[in-house]
Formats: sequence, structure tokens, C-alpha cells
Amino acid sequence: MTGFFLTFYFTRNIIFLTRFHLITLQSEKARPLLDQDKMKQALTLLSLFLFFGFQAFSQNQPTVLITYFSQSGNTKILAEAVAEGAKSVEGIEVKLLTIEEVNPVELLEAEAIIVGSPVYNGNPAPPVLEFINSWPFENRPLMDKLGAAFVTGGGISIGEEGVMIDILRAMLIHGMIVMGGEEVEAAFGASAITGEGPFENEKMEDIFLKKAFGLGKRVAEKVIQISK
Ligand SMILES: Cc1cc2nc3c(=O)[nH]c(=O)nc-3n(C[C@H](O)[C@H](O)[C@H](O)COP(=O)(O)O)c2cc1C
Repeated sequence: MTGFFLTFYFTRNIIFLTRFHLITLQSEKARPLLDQDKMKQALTLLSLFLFFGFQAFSQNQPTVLITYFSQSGNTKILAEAVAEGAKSVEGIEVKLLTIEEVNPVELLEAEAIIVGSPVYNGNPAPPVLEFINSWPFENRPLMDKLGAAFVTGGGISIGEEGVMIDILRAMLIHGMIVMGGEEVEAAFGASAITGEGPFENEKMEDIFLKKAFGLGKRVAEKVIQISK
């Protein structure tokens, strides 16, 4: 939609400026290179070319939607790394939004949806479940979209793998094709431990960011492959 309005805006401005130039030429009694009718025809053709050219360009970029809930910022950091990975693939439009920001059109337009959640009592955080439960089911509009998950949890083995499976399972109900990350250590998606032992740092560990980057990259590459 944004692409459409931008295209419209630019094309309209080009037409306006060219007309203005024509009028100026006439008023200065300068000799135009073409007569006025031919110039109008050329202008119309040029406008159509620009309009459809921009449209084709703006609509051809398949979208990867990365969406997450994060109360204290850890899942947000992981989401940003997933987005960086997806952006590293040429020809992909990446949308990075919190689950509160996503609208239904963005969900339906995306070729791939990557959902991130913190672990809350061994489960996805309630706002993430609420978000997934709001996805449209009738006629299964999410069918065949790619899906993936990422998670942050406070401790080792107290829920992060289970939460990724929960998200992927819900995606499967919608007929989505689910994927893990690039590395075998990210088989169910990307996860990070944020509050135990060596991982209880201010800064998120690079091994977790690498898994997240790899997840975004792999999903984006697959989107390009199946969009051809
Ligand atoms: C209500 C609540 C329940 C939690 N339960 C778990 C849990 O079961 N397992 C776990 O590993 N971490 C648990 N945590 C820790 C969070 O998953 C962890 O701090 C996470 O990185 C927070 O993500 P955020 O910074 O994006 O909000 C819990 C945190 C809260 C607030």
C-alpha cells in the first residue's frame, strides 16, 4: 500500500514538473523539440512507464515479518538479530514489529512470519498466545506461509525449547511450513538464555545473536527460493 502511494506521489510530481517546464518553454517562446501533441503523448507514455515500473518494483519484494513480545528487552534484542539476518538477503522486505503493532493486513501479506516470545512459566508469554489466537482461520489464509520461532528464557532447560515448539505447533495448525535455524543448535529456532550462570550478563551473548541471525537469513533465503 505504501508502495502504491509513493509511486502515485512521484509519478504525479514528475507529470507536474514536466508540464510546468513545457509551459515555461512556451511562455519564453522557445521552440520545443517536439510539437505539443507529440509531447503530450510522450509524457503519457513516460508516466505509465514510471507508474507501472515503480509498482512492479515495490510489489515484487517478498516480505518477512518478524514480530515479538518483550517486556524487559531481551526478546527485542534477539528479534533485531533475526531481522539483520533476513536483511542480509537481497530482494527481501523485512518488517520488524512488536505483536501489538502488527495489523491483520501485514500478517496476511507476509510470505514468512517469525514469532518471538519470552518463556513465562514454561509457556509462551500470554500476549503472544493471544496474538496467535487472533490469527484468521477461516479459509486458512496463512496456509503455506513460512513460519519460525525465537525465544528468550531466564534459565537453561526451563522452557525455551518447549515454547518454540508451542509456536511452531500453532503455525502448523494454520497450515504453515515451519523451519528451524541454520545451525543444528538452532534446530527448533533461535533461543537465548538471559538469566543463569555465564549468560547472566548485561549484553546478550554472541552465540545467541548468531543463531538469531542465521534463523532470519535462512527463512529469507527460502522465501526468495520459493518466490521464483
Ligand atoms: C512471569 C515470568 C515468568 C517467567 N518464567 C520463566 C520460565 O518458566 N522459564 C525461564 O527460562 N524463564 C522464565 N522467565 C524469564 C524470562 O523468560 C526471561 O527473563 C526473558 O528473557 C524475558 O524476556 P524479555 O526481556 O523480552 O521480556 C519468566 C519471566 C517472567 C516475568
